[in-house]
Amino acid sequence: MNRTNTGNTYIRLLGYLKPYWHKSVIVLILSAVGAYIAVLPTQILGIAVDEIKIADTYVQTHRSDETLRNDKPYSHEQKNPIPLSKPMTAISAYIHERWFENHNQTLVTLVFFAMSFIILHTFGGAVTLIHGFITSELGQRLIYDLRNELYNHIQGLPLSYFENNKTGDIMSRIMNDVNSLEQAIVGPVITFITDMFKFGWILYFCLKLDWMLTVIALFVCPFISLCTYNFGKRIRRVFRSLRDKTGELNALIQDNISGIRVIAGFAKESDEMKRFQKKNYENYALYVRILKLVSALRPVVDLMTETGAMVVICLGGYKVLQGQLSAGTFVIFFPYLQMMYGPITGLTRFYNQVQRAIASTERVFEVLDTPGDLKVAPDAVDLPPVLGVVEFKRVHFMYNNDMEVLTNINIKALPGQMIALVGPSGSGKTTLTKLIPRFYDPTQGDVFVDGYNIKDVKPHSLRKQMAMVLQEPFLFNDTVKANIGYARSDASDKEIEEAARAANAHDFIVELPKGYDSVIGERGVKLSGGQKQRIAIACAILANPRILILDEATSSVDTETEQLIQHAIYRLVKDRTTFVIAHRLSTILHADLIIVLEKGQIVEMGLHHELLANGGLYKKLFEMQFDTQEKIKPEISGGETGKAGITVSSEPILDLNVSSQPSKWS
Ligand SMILES: Nc1ncnc2c1ncn2[C@@H]1O[C@H](COP(=O)(O)OP(=O)(O)OP(=O)(O)O)[C@@H](O)[C@H]1O
Repeated sequence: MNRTNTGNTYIRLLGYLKPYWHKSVIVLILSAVGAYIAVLPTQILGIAVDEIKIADTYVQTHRSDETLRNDKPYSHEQKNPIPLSKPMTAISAYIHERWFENHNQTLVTLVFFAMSFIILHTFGGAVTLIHGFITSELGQRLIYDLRNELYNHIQGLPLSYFENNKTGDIMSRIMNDVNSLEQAIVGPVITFITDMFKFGWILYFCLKLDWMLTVIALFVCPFISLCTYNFGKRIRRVFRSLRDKTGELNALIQDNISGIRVIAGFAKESDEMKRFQKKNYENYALYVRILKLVSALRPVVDLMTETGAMVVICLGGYKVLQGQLSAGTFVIFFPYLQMMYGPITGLTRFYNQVQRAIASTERVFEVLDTPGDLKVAPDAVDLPPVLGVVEFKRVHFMYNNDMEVLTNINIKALPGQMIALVGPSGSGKTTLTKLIPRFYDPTQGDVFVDGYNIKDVKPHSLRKQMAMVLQEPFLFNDTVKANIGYARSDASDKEIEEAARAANAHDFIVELPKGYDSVIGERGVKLSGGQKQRIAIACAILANPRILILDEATSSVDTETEQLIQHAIYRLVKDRTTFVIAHRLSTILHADLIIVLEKGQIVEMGLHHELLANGGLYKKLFEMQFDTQEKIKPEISGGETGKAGITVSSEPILDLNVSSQPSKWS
């Protein structure tokens, strides 16, 4: 985004008020009315001064109480009378004649003015109140809409976005930046509009009273604007850096809190504290810079407005002495000028707040302008219920146009088949499976499901027909029931329990403090690795997909748990087309097809015994696992199995573990 394009960013932001244009119009009308009411009391003050002055002069010349009581000693024949004086004096004269004829007219007039003062303030207060309610609601609405749009957009962003951006920073954009739009845009805009109305009314009245004095008083305005503009530019630049730094700080906090066990485990608390302090200091330093800029601006602007006021006092006073201006006009002219400078200095404040908000808005729009997930053809169709044929045709793939991670992949899986992906670490097994639900598109070639090119179908209809069980299942901080039922929100309790039974999870679930209603903590922290895996398997069983992607867990579990998981997996994969990323070759001996990958290329393909007979990479990997197993067995178990909580499987696996974990529920 072009960062200098403040206007466009601002107009785009104001576009969010479009659906609420009727409320916006009401706000505008109320602003105009409120501003008008706000400038009237000053005029009443001026008229009162003139009234007293005239009455005083009259008393000085006539010295007669009787005359004072009954005569009408007023003269309002000024060249430029105070605009409100005519209607006000007319009304007060009417009140005097009608109801208080025996009372002093000046006193009646003053009491009437005082009452008007209170009525105007009360009425103005009511307008401000309604105005405030509507604007607050509008502001919150803008936040609500923008945050919804942002979150919705983020959900559709490509995986690469989340791989290249920090979670804490993304969260900071959704929460802090969107929030600051309300604080720095909606409020200031409304204040600005009201100020502008006020400015307009006062300018109108002042020009009517004495145009020359008004023009002279306004000579400082261009200087104020210029000064404000220059400071604003600098403030905005620093604010943008501050927002970015706040995002980084958030990301650091998020990362450290998630990895708190690793930090504690490696005793890195003081190093992390130093890292945190450094980032925190950067935030602090930027904030101080902003405060300095804002503080420096204020006195400069004040000096200019005071200069204007000084000129008005001298020139206005001179005019009063010359009889060109009434004392009442001089009295209201001065506060009016102050009120006129108010919106101009308010403009400074407004400008600064807007600069701040623009920095946040840019960060929000940056996310909104990131192109969405996948290019979905306008004529994309819903994928009908599939049998489960998955075919890769001449597929090549690279992340970030960097280096090819998959080269010329050709595979065909028939319904119900189990395809095992084998190969050294980094050979491209996981990447290959990511292309089936279209998390990424191949850079060349195509993937087909039941003959449909997956680029031609709606991603949602494709993904609905598959499930993934990951190496480290991600569970939500919710109940066991909600986690199993995540794939199917319409699942009944009975179906959830059946799925849990099929996944060999039911027995441990009922032993939890609240059974299926137990909350399992963030990422399922209150469950053991084996338990989490079985919850994930239950979820996949409940989803009942035709196509399954299984990233076999590498984390160690005890023999008994492993048996439970294996049985659950057998039930899960039955009759489904399954791609299994195999880390333990023992588990895929009966796969329908074993694909051996090396540096992104298929180097071997076939059944277990065929590949062993080939004597290629598969055989090497198989023997390596078996050999390692044989070697480490006596080393850690002292020649015995199951000693001191360490169990070794009779299968040729690499994983060994401490058998039972302490309860995390206590
Ligand atoms: N999001 C990513 N962005 C850039 N490169 C990636 C990304 N994910 C994986 N890679 C690279 O792609 C290559 C293949 O990775 P992949 O995860 O598919 O391997 P794997 O065979 O599943 O490995 P493992 O058995 O260790 O899980 C690796 O070189 C890896 O560094």
